[in-house]
Amino acid sequence: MTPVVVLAGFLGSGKTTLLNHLLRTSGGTRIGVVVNDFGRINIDAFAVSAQVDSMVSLSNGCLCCAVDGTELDEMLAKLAGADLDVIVIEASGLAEPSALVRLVLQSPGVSYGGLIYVVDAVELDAVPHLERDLALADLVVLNKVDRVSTVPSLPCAAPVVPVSFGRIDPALLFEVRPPDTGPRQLSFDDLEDHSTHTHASYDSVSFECPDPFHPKLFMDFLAARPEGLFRAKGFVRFPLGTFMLQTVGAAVSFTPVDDDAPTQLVLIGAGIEPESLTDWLLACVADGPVTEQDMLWVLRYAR
Ligand SMILES: Nc1nc2c(ncn2[C@@H]2O[C@H](COP(=O)(O)OP(=O)(O)OP(=O)(O)O)[C@@H](O)[C@H]2O)c(=O)[nH]1
Repeated sequence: MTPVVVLAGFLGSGKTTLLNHLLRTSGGTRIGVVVNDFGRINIDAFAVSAQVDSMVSLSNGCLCCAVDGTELDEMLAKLAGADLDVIVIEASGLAEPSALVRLVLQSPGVSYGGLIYVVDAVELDAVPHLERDLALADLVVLNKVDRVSTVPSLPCAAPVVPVSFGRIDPALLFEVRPPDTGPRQLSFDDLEDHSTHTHASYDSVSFECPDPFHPKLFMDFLAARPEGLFRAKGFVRFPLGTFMLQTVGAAVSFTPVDDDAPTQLVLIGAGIEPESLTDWLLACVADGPVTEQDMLWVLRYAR
């Protein structure tokens, strides 16, 4: 039976970055991927799809909300029939790891391969139920240590690997849990959802617009974005180029992309007002000429 590894972690902790690292560095290992995006636009699936031959993505919200997991079963069955060495499910940043693990344990035709839990070393305090999720993990990846001067210690029994940009040794995926130990010792009671669902209070806004933004107007939006808006990702089109945008907490980065894609953004946060954010974004459309000087507003965050 094909082992299924669940890759979880809070919004923006670095799951997609880690998954892409694994796909790039695991040599001949045949990896199947299921990406669960939160929000209507498949930004994560887009970021991963260039690296794999075939993948399945779910963009209808959070995988753990699937009532009986039928959809996941079908997807796993499809991948399990494809002669793969391992299947990795990248959970949305708001998925409940316990619910996902339960779905995998109940899925016929595959075996549970463990929970890799990614934590952002800078944003530890933002993670709801951190200790509870850490308790389920087989391997904890403490990511973004390049952004802290002291590596924080985590309250958990599982091994913790401090890394930058998700650069773990892919061999860990297979050695995380020897066949007769680890998560199989979990009881279903451990996996019961003892609290309210993490993302009950989170909203997501999916925004698409063909007209280019004015860099200054959009940077003003980012500077004044509501505190609850923890995560934004996607593509932003300016008259002088399109960029992939990533914001996690206070961190902002833009990466130039080759194609001239329209603006496509997913914004996720607590206590945000989808309608007013959408209006605000629409007001960022450039209504006059944009100069190279204007682009400097964006380029200072480019990498
Ligand atoms: N400085 C730094 N940035 C990182 C590191 N790992 C990831 N990032 C950046 O953090 C942002 C979010 O990374 P993702 O891999 O998209 O995070 P994610 O967990 O998949 O995000 P969601 O799916 O939205 O929950 C991106 O801008 C990454 O480039 C790291 O180790 N150091």
